[in-house]
Amino acid sequence: MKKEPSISAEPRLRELIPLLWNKLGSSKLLFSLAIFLCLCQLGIDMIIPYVLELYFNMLDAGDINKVSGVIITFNVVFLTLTGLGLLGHYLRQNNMSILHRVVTLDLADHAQRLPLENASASHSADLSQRIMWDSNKVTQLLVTIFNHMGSQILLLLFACAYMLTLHWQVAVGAMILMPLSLLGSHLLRHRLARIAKEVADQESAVKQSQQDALQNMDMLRAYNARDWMTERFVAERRKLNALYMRRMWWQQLVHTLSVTSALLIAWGTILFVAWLAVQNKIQLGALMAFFVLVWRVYNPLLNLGRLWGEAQEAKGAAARLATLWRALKEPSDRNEPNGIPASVSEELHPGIPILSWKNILFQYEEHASIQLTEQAAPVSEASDPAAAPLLQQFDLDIRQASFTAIVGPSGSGKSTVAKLGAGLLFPQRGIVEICGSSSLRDAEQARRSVAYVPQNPYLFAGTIRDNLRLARPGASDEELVEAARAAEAHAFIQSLPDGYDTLLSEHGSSLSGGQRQRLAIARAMLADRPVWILDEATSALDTETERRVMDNILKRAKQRGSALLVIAHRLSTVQEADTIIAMENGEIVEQGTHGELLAPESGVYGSLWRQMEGDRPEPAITAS
Ligand SMILES: Nc1ncnc2c1ncn2[C@@H]1O[C@H](COP(=O)(O)OP(=O)(O)OP(=O)(O)O)[C@@H](O)[C@H]1O
Repeated sequence: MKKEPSISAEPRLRELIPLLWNKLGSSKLLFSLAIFLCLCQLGIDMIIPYVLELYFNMLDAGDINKVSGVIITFNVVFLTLTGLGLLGHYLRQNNMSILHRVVTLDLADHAQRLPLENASASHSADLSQRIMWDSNKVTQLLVTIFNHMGSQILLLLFACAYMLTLHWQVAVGAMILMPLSLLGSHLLRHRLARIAKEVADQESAVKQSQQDALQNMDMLRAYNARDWMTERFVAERRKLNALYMRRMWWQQLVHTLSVTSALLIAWGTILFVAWLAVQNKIQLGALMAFFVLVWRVYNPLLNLGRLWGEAQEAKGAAARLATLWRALKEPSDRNEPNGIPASVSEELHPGIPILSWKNILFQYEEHASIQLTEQAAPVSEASDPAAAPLLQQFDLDIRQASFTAIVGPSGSGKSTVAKLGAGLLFPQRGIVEICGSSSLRDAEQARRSVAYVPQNPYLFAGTIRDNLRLARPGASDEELVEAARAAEAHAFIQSLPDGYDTLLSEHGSSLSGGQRQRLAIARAMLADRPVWILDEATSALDTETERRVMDNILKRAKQRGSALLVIAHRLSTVQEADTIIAMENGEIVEQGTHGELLAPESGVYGSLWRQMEGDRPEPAITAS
């Protein structure tokens, strides 16, 4: 699996700024123009002391006639700059929205391409916090640096230059002392970034517990566990409040340091300039200009300290984004710059298996998550039996137009084999070939040949029609109905008030488990792919409906020459399979037809069958 581009785990500003700048794409020019126009406010701030100096010097010299001209010119310039500034703010905000959208889509796409094992080990609320909120904080960094800090630095420079023209000794003295006001935020920058990350992590933990409570209301009520959930939530929330307080104290410390040093510089300058005026060493106009300019120096110094602190805090959110950006993606040719897309062999040689697991070694990562993906150690054939991989040297071939079933006790690895075959999990060693295409080469490409139906299929909030079309957006209404009929779903869909346009709630919770499963099967029918993998896909159906659905699936698979792999709880469902595979502890222990496997007295399949039939109960072995 390929690693994403170079961004360090704790990104620095000099890394983040070019990264965000590049993501602006063709909007770079417009963003630069926006920042330039936002500087109009700076023009207004600088014109005021100049006009004051001019005005007072004219009054001092008794030049009353020229005063009205100066005032009119000032008003025209003021209004023009204000208008241009407004336009700049609009453009800047617009570009920031575009940048945020680009970054959000990029992160969402990355999250979609995470290996399933890692993605499902991370809480969805945490991923969504990174994608939506942390990205917002990070994209605002461009505005903080270029616009806010940029304008404050320019204001400071102009004010200093102006002061130099008025009295260079005073200006130089003030400039020497200025860095003092940034000292606090600079010295505390690492702590600010660390606290910001802790706050974002904890905000995510609070959201996770909130989401768990909202998504599992039935369980919480059924077990009167609302207090248990509330306690968990309150504990997380307390931690967050404590962090907010800690952040506030550090921010306050930075602010106090900036304010004190900036005030000392400002008042020191005022007092010194007043003394110069009393000594008649500067003119009245220069004195007035100085009084205004001192605040043009004070405010930027104060703001720069605060903004520098904010930029450090954005680094905390950036560290969380970097974790996602750096996480390994599923194998894909598109991840390789010069990758040649792996093609699905449309005309597979009849002798070649359509789906094969070759010498597979597979183990679930112990602490799979996006954080740990990079450090994950490769699985070895460990000598410690407790750490032994789930699948070792697993081999299986499935031929075109065949019906294969996998049975075995719970936890024997059936679903893992199915997910490997569907290109959803990836072996640490060996190859899974789907229609001649390796899932390790390009998972998405390999998956195009598989229609996979899990036991608990997900239905999206939306209409039934949309949920079915997800498998084939271009399918006609007739094809939709045909697939629904084959999945025994048409009748119940029609009985709903809006038929195929009925709106489903989140997770499809307004339907029964069996109805959800039939919609998932209809979806797979519509996808109509060369390989079908059904992982206990009919477990919630009554025996009669299950029989009819399986008959329809078999008929369709035969017509199209598709291979069918079925994992079933009820062995009667797979009785007619060409090959039945019995698994135990990640190994194939038996393989044959129903008749062949039933014969041995002590066989796994025979035991399961007899247990199901009620001939000879064997509590030691339970069918999944
Ligand atoms: N996402 C996962 N992370 C870690 N371990 C897992 C994960 N999924 C499954 N396992 C473990 O892998 C082993 C095999 O699980 P698998 O779901 O493949 O078994 P199964 O035969 O399909 O079981 P069942 O019939 O109960 O569905 C089990 O010990 C299970 O705990």
